[in-house]
Order: sequence, then structure tokens, then C-alpha cells
Amino acid sequence: MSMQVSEENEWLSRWREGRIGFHRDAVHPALARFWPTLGAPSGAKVLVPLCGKSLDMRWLAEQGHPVLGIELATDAIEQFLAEGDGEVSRYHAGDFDICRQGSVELWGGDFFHFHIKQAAEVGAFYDRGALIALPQATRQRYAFHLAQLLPPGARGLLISLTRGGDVNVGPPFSVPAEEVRELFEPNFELTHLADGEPEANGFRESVWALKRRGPMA
Ligand SMILES: C[S@@+](CC[C@H](N)C(=O)[O-])C[C@H]1O[C@@H](n2cnc3c(N)ncnc32)[C@H](O)[C@@H]1O
Repeated sequence: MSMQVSEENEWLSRWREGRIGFHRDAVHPALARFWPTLGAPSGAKVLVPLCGKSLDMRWLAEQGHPVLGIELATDAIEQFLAEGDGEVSRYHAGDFDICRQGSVELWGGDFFHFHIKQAAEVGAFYDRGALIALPQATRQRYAFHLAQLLPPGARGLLISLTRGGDVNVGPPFSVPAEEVRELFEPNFELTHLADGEPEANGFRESVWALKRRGPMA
């Protein structure tokens, strides 16, 4: 099942019109602080779902991790490539148009169409701005799909957002700690690492380390 056409169109128009307040001009401090503590093997390929044109992907690549970002909006992918250095190679696999620059591969298409066979080399993940971009019903599918793509033992960093008020309004959506646990605990060991300071928009970040559980005995 893919995402609703209206949701997809809304993301595409946001990118077309430059309504991308979620994009950061610097590497996320929680990534630099906590990634080294996760225990992700050096050289593990990092899956970055709903990646936008995040500079965090370049940081991960600089740490020696090949990166596999998945992003719906061609505009985001083209901007990422134009703002980077190096030749771009382009190819196609399944439902995806893929661009590679250095050790960053960007898969253009719907994350929910990304198949485990295409994730063969993935060994870690990074979610900033992915879970909280999705409405509640889709978040369940997201957590399940992500788990299917990761091998036992895979580590990941999740940066979620919470705020008071109507949790059904978004994106960004508020995803409180209880929901993070409910969504991921069936398939991951979770450690709550930190909470950010309250932001002007009422949101507060919460940072989590995840480890994909092994197969049940
Ligand atoms: C809130 S933004 C976060 C982007 C990035 N992670 C960051 O931190 O800047 C969410 C991104 O997910 C993309 N997106 C939304 N639904 C998607 C889907 N089903 N598959 C792939 N990308 C999707 C949007 O186009 C948007 O760029």
C-alpha cells in the first residue's frame, strides 16, 4: 500500500514552493553527539528514510558510512546533489530513480515501496524528521516497514518531537515517548538518550537509540 495521493502532493508542493522550514543548514547536534555512542559498526550502510536534502547524510558519509536516503521529492534530491560536490551517476531499480554522489545514494520514490531485497546491505538507520512527518496511522506502517528492512542487531538513532495540544495536527506531528515505545518496542530495544529544550514553536525533540531485536527463539 502506498501513501495517500494528497499527502504525496503536499510534500511535492512544499519542495516546489520552498516551504521547507524543517531543513537545517547544519548537521544536527544530536547526530554528532550520539551517533558515535550507538555502536553501529564502522562502514555500515545507513538507511535514511524520508531524507529530504539533509546535511546529516554528508556527515554520516564523512564518518565512513555509505548512506542510502529515500525521498519522494525529486526537487529535494536535485537540490542535495547541486549543493554537493562530485559527479552524479543515475540509474533505476524497481519503482525508484537512484542518484549517487560519492558514497551517498538517493532513492527517489515512496519509502513504503522500498523492498527488503533492495536493503540487502543496510546495517543501520537514522531518522530525523521521518516518523514525525507521518500521520498516526501511517506511523505504525512506518515502524513495521523499517523493522522489516533491518537485520537483527542493526542500530539506529531516532529524533522525535513532542508538544502539548492537538496531537493530530501536523506535520510535524507530536509523537510522545509512550507512542515511540509502542511503535518500536515489538521489534527494537529502545534507549531514551535525551530531550531537547522546548522550541519557539512549542515542540521539543527527544532522542532515542534503537537496536533491532534478533529473531525470536
Ligand atoms: C519533515 S521532512 C524531513 C526531511 C529530512 N529528514 C530532514 O531532516 O531534513 C520529511 C520528508 O519526507 C519526504 N516524504 C514524505 N513521505 C515520504 C514517503 N512516503 N517516501 C519518501 N519520502 C517521503 C518529504 O518529501 C520530506 O522531504
